[in-house]
Amino acid sequence: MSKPYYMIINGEDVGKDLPVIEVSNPATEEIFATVPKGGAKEAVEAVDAAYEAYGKWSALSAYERSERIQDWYILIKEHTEDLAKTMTEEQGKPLAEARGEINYANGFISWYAEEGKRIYGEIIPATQQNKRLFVHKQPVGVVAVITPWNFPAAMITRKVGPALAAGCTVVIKPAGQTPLTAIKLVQLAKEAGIPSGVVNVVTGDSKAIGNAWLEDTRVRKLTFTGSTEVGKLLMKSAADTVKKVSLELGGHAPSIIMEDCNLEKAAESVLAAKFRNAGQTCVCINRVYVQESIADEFTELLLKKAKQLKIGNGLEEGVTIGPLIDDSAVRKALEHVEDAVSKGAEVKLGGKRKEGLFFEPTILTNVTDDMQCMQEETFGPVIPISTFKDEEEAVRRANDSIYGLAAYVFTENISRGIRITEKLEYGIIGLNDGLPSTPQAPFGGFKQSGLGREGGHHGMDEYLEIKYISLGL
Ligand SMILES: NC(=O)C1=CN([C@@H]2O[C@H](COP(=O)(O)OP(=O)(O)OC[C@H]3O[C@@H](n4cnc5c(N)ncnc54)[C@H](O)[C@@H]3O)[C@@H](O)[C@H]2O)C=CC1
Ligand SMILES: O=C(O)[C@H](O)CS(=O)(=O)O
Repeated sequence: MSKPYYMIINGEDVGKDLPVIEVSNPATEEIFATVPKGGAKEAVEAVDAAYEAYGKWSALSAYERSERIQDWYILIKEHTEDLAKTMTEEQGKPLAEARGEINYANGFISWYAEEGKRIYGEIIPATQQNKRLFVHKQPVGVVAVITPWNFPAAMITRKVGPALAAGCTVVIKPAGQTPLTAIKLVQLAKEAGIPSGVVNVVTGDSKAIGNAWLEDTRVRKLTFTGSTEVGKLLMKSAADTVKKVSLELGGHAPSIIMEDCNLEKAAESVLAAKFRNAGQTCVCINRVYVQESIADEFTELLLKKAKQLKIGNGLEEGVTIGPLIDDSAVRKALEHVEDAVSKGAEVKLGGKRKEGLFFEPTILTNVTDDMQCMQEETFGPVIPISTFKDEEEAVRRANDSIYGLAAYVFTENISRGIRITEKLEYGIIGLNDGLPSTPQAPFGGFKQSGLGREGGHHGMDEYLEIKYISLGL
């Protein structure tokens, strides 16, 4: 029996009379919930609500907004178990990872509840004695939020946290595969006393909803996380009304393993960075470059650790690798493995589709740069390992990508580590660290991995306009 969920617009459950979209559990492929198939009409109603709520919400002091946002933080914390279970059911990640994501997501809420109090202006010395020059930062207005399925909570709070703290109001369109976590988060915002219309969530036809928001001049900002392909489409549409945009797009992270690394730490970090969310993260390692002299030793150590991974339904205790999100994701991972093998790669572990949407944790060696997995984002549990001679070759090959989101370097020589990180064309770098993402630091990419930053004080600027006031005395 599928449980019905509804959109939340202006504090009300909306969509009971609409056709539904089914939500399935990727571990069992069973349909367990439905959401309304909303479209342009509901998208505009959400903007109506957000636009109407903007005046009062932006007029509150940062301290008054912070109290409401902190109440939201407390409710999310209290509901961690329910939110995590829902996330595992709709997205597939193991329960322990889902709990971790809820805590990570809530970290943006608490961090920005405080950061809103530090939106400082400036007084600039004037050239004339009879003038005073002021710089004032104000909220950008109504923000459209469009998010992917791989982090159903964090990708929302990483945007909505700073937006609300700045005084903006939001309309959210979560991914069709994972709408329930978003609906539950917005329900908790309502229970936290965040006024009706400040946070709205619409489910349904992505294109119709996105187009309605992009055409609406009342929407002053689009923040999007997802594929580079869709990001480019939305960026082009946003140009028609000159909306501010923040884009967190695809990645293709290289990892450089130098011979002077701490081998145990490097192998453990590569494993964590690759197999988190079954490799379905934009910052996961997509290419491993290991120095020739330690390649065999590193590969053996990685194999030993990877064999400990337990694949299964994320609700089961001890499972560390859940299913992929859908059949096309499994087919893409298989295609990358088959292409690599056809070009000379060796399968040291896994390499095959299991029942349903499960794919074996896979390690490939003897990999060359002409293979698909070394060019395209796999977005699955596949580690291709290629060897290099020296630092210059490793950096050159690591930078040879249209993407520039995350990169990883492992060396115990700090001068070498700093030298390499400064040459890498990536927005996020883990130096002896496989899990750099955190609410207090700026997250974002170079090149076709996106525009803007999320997290840290940089993430607040994305939701502010700068106003210059010249006062004649
Ligand atoms: N840089 C980053 O932080 C992240 C990047 N990604 C990238 O996103 C991809 C996986 O996530 P997906 O959800 O499959 O990406 P996607 O780009 O297909 O969808 C992302 C969101 O955009 C919506 N959407 C799709 N087409 C649209 C349109 N024409 N108009 C309006 N909305 C539209 C979807 O419904 C979903 O809510 C991978 O390429 C991954 O690398 C995913 C998460 C984080
Ligand atoms: O969508 C993603 O892949 C996330 O941005 C990765 S992280 O922020 O959880 O590291």
